[in-house]
Amino acid sequence: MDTFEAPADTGVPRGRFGFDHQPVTDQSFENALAKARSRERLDVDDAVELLTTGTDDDGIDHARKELVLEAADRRRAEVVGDEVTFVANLNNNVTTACNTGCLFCNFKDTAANFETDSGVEHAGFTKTPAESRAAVRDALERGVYEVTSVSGLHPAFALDADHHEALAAHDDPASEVNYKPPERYDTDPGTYLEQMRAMSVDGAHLHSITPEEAYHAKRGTDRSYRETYRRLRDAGLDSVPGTAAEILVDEVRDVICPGKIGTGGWLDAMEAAAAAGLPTTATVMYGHVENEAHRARHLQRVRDLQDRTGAITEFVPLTFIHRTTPLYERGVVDGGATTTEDELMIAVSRLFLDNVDHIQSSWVKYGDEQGLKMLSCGADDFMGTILSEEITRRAGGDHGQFRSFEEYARMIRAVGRTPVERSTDYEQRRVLPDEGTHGPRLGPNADGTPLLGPERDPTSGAASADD
Ligand SMILES: C[S@@+](CC[C@H](N)C(=O)[O-])C[C@H]1O[C@@H](n2cnc3c(N)ncnc32)[C@H](O)[C@@H]1O
Ligand SMILES: Nc1c(NC[C@H](O)[C@H](O)[C@H](O)CO)[nH]c(=O)[nH]c1=O
Ligand SMILES: N[C@@H](Cc1ccc(O)cc1)C(=O)O
Ligand code: SF4
Repeated sequence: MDTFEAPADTGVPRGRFGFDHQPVTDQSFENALAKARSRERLDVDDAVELLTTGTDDDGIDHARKELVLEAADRRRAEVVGDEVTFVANLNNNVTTACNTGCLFCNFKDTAANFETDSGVEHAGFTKTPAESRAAVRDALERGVYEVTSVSGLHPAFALDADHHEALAAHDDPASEVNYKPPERYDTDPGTYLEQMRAMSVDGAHLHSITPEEAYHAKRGTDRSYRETYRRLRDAGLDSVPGTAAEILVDEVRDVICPGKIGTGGWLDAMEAAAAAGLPTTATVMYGHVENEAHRARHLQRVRDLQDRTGAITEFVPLTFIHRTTPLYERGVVDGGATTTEDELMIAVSRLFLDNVDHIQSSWVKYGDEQGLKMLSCGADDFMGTILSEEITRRAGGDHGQFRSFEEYARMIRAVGRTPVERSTDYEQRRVLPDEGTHGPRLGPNADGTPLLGPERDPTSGAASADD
């Protein structure tokens, strides 16, 4: 095991895991680039050539990298023009209790700590449906359009009362179906349906229930993903976050998230969400143990899924934030992706996903400066205001948890583009005027008043960012 070193400019820990899929192709960089420029559909080998700036040499060729970024920027301009979109949203995550044990995640807290008799001090939280509703109401008052809610798989979380009954009927519910009754815990998260009803209050657009959460909401039953999403939709769910995708190649999932649903399960859940009439997003979480062959295959699975469903509104590359995660602390990886890899991931996503209109640049992950740079590497969406962030912050990220409309307008204009407030599905769009103050206008109660940050007024009684 002496092939640990990553080539210059990449964070890929080559050779360490003995993966079957390796970045080796019969294609040349020049051919792949020519195909990309002429809008021919790319295949996995083409994507590998572009992501590696050529497999004929180790490391990154910077002149070639610029050509890939240029091609992606041109494609972005052709497909969506110069507008840069963002959404007025709130992250309201219900609980951090989770026993799934993904090695890249520091959002979760061991669920046993939440039990009434655990005696363990911890920084995790669970919100009741009433608390979720209060947080959403407050955000709606401030003009928010969308509520994004992604949560740990709390053992006491079930779809509804019947699901609780079915789970409790197992001989050993904790080990067989990851279930313990709500009475065991300090705080009862209520059921998934109750949380949906609570958070879709007063016209909020509810973006929630990742494929992994959908699995949890049907575990131990023979209910299909489709029926599960239909029930959730009827309770208020409006669209589905395509996280939990990580890398859609099982040999990678076996290393970083062996407790999670597999690639097939993720795809089934997303198809089911689409069949239930719900728009979805899709993501990739990269820059850990995987190599460029895995990144390319992931893109292919997302493009195939979109050919089947047409439901994916945006693709979100999420760079792995490593600092306080088990993968890094246990020495499995030495760090995350390099900036060069980040830029190539955005660019090749734009070039490969010819059937997904929008590529999101996450300022939470990349920061403002690099996030803005991504808007000239193929990205056209700049995420949302979010107001509260736990996943990246807990993994050691330090890019904050709020962007005001004022900041959005200033930053986007500074790079010569047009700032546009959007709805989650991109159907409603509003160009921000050149002059005056800026605030949201698409939310059910939005009247253009500027959206203030989590620290706006400590006496207002609103949920604080750290609860
Ligand atoms: C924290 S989970 C919450 C929802 C649910 N438990 C699930 O796994 O789908 C949401 C997503 O956050 C992303 N994430 C978690 N930890 C991360 C990290 N350290 N760096 C980047 N993304 C991360 C992963 O893509 C994960 O699927
Ligand atoms: N990229 C990240 C997001 N993206 C979600 C968006 O803000 C929004 O919900 C989506 O565009 C659907 O409209 N959210 C995070 O919390 N962290 C990210 O890194
Ligand atoms: N919440 C996820 C990101 C995310 C959420 C919803 C989306 O639609 C897309 C991405 C994270 O912080 O990593
Ligand atoms: S990524 Fe999701 S499922 Fe995995 S440990 Fe974190 S919260 Fe749990």
